[in-house]
Amino acid sequence: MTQHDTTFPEHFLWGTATSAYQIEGSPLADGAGPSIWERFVHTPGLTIGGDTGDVACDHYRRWREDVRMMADLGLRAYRFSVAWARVLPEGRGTVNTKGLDFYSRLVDELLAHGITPLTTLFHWDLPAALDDRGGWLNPDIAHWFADYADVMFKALDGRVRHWATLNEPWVVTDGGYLHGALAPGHRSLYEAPIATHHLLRAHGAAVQRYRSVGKHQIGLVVNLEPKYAASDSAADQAATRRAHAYMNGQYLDPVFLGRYPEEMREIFGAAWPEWPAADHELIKQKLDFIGLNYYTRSVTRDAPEAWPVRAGRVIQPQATYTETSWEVFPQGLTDTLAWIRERYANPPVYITENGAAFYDPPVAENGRVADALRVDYLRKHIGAMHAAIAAGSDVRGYMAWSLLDNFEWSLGFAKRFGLVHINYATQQRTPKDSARYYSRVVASNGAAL
Ligand SMILES: CO[C@H](O)c1c[n+]2c([nH]1)[C@H](O)[C@@H](O)[C@H](O)[C@H]2CO
Repeated sequence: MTQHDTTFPEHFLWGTATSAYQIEGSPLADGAGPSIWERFVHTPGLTIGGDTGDVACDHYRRWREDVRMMADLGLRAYRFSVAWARVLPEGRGTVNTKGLDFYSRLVDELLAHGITPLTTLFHWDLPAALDDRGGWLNPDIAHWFADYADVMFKALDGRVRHWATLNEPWVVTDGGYLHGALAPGHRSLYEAPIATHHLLRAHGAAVQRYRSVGKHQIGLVVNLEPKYAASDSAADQAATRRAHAYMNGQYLDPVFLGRYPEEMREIFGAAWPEWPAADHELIKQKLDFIGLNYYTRSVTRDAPEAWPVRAGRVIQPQATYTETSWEVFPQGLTDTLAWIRERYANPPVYITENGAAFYDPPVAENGRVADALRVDYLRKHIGAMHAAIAAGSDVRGYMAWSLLDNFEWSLGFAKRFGLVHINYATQQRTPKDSARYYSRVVASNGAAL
């Protein structure tokens, strides 16, 4: 590949990503059990506008239409997650065949349209029945998760050839157990490290189970955010080191290196447990790929008030920011891919999420949604990914976040990330300019960047 040639390796996998609770709706249909998000959204005051995923994008009923739309856009892959409580309403025990059948039919429809499925087993919607038993704080969850994964592997492996165990354990722990902004809404310095460790043990147990029953690929999806020190001061440098360990090394180091970053004890103090060696052996299962979710970077300063990492983000006045207040910084994707390449011996990587929420203009009379900022965001980040590949990173695919505008967790429907606009009153789907642009990129394997 020459510097100006932006074509990607042959068989590069171009697609989009979603997650179950954010798009499906019908959370309790056909015997499904409630998840912690079902409980969270129906607790007054926990989501903006009281928004819920009760309907969302109604994908549980419109899935055929959505697959056809992906095919019409020329998309080659689709990353989706399985709602654990649809398949196992109690989180363990009896399988709900109607729930399992939904995903089996979805996979068959994708394959019939030449679209490769990438399946995430857990994208934050833990069965409420398991949370009642302690959820990610109960060590038993490692085998609960492995048993659930086993059901999915036996049902779909072969049709699904790219599995991810967890989506972003950092967000689950930081949002759900440390700061409390996300389900299950805990706020505890002592619970957070325990949740992290049990998430990673569950990941390891599922990968171990896959090696005994699966024949294809399995990985872990992490959100990585490169940290750049705001100054050369010792305080800012130390804060940047802590922030990097907390968000980036805390999950990949145990999986690839068999240990947590030393900064974790500095951050959590007495709340940071020592774990048995056997746990680290379980966590350190060989992976076939890393799923990287990249959105932004952080210029980082010392911030004693920012408990417990004591690191703060410095606003960049000249930069463009998204509707979720994330700086648009494509170079951070190149840098993050280089960090993975160098620290973990260049493992295969799929970009499993990359995208932005911008204020989109309404659907025009001619049916267009002129989301120029999102087109520019995609162009620059796909270019940044190409630069990393040219430098030697083994990137195998790119899933734009997201196929559809959808339920943005505690922010509800206020933030739109989709390449396709959703009119939530009518459920009409309208491909935005970014969808048309991305179709051209996919059709040309990146040449039309
Ligand atoms: C902290 O940003 C994370 O990398 C991140 C961003 N996002 C995510 N993780 C989640 O995987 C999605 O469910 C979100 O909808 C999406 C957009 O917010």
